[in-house]
Amino acid sequence: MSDKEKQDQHKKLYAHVVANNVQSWTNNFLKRLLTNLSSFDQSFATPALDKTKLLLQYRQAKKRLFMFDYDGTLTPIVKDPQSAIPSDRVIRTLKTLASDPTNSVWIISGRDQAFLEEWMGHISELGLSAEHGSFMRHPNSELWENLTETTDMSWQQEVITVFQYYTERTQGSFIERKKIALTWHYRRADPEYGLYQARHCQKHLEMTVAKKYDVEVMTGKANLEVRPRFVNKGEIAKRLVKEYGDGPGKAPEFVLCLGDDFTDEG
Ligand SMILES: O=P(O)(O)OC[C@H]1O[C@H](O[C@H]2O[C@H](CO)[C@@H](O)[C@H](O)[C@H]2O)[C@H](O)[C@@H](O)[C@@H]1O
Repeated sequence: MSDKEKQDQHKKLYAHVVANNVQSWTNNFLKRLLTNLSSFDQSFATPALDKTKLLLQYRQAKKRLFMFDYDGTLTPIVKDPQSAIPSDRVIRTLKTLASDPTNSVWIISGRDQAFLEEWMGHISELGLSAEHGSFMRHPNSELWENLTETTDMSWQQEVITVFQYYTERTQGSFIERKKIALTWHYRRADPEYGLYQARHCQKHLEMTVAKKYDVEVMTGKANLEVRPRFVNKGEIAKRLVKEYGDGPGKAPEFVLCLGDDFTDEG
């Protein structure tokens, strides 16, 4: 970084520090502390999966549907999104699972088509859904269905402008442009300042772009993502349950969904 860039960054950070007095910094700190403490309440924690029961039900079922999230579920969370690649063990397990004709295995991810194709595309029996439900590729097919084909995308430029504003003011943050969904990452920024900026950015988007267009601003793992509201992982899950079900209103005998994020709750 050049001296000029260092000076500019320092100016911005200094302006942020002096923008509040001691009382307001203390209040913010206490508020965050109390929020964190209350989030340790385990009363809503997801119960551990009963593996024996799972195996029994798996063996008894004649038709099974699996829906897996990618980041944080099939790969651990890492600093650089491009480095989140599946291990050999994960690939082997997915291959084995998907090669059983009684199983339908889908990866439903926020990732774009190119990334999913690169790391999962060679397992032809897998179904893929990219960009939070914007695209679908069925097992044994190379064709992607675009579920947003007729949607107005003018919101994207407005989101990019807002994301750029925060990127310039948040050292280490960057924008990931996908075909439909847009993501602002702050994992490489100072954690507290990144979160602080993300909250402001989210409010900014909700007060502007999200009022004008039917889009949703989602908070992910050290990121903010924007996509059309009508495409989401839940809608894909509903479609698949219907598609692989045993007739009208009847889900497959065995359905297993695995995810690690709010966006996976659909
Ligand atoms: O729906 P997912 O498959 O879970 O994808 C959600 C987003 O994941 C990626 O970002 C997250 O993972 C990165 C790699 O571990 C991490 O660096 C980043 O902080 C996380 O937010 C991905 O880059 C996004 O496009 C996905 O939407």
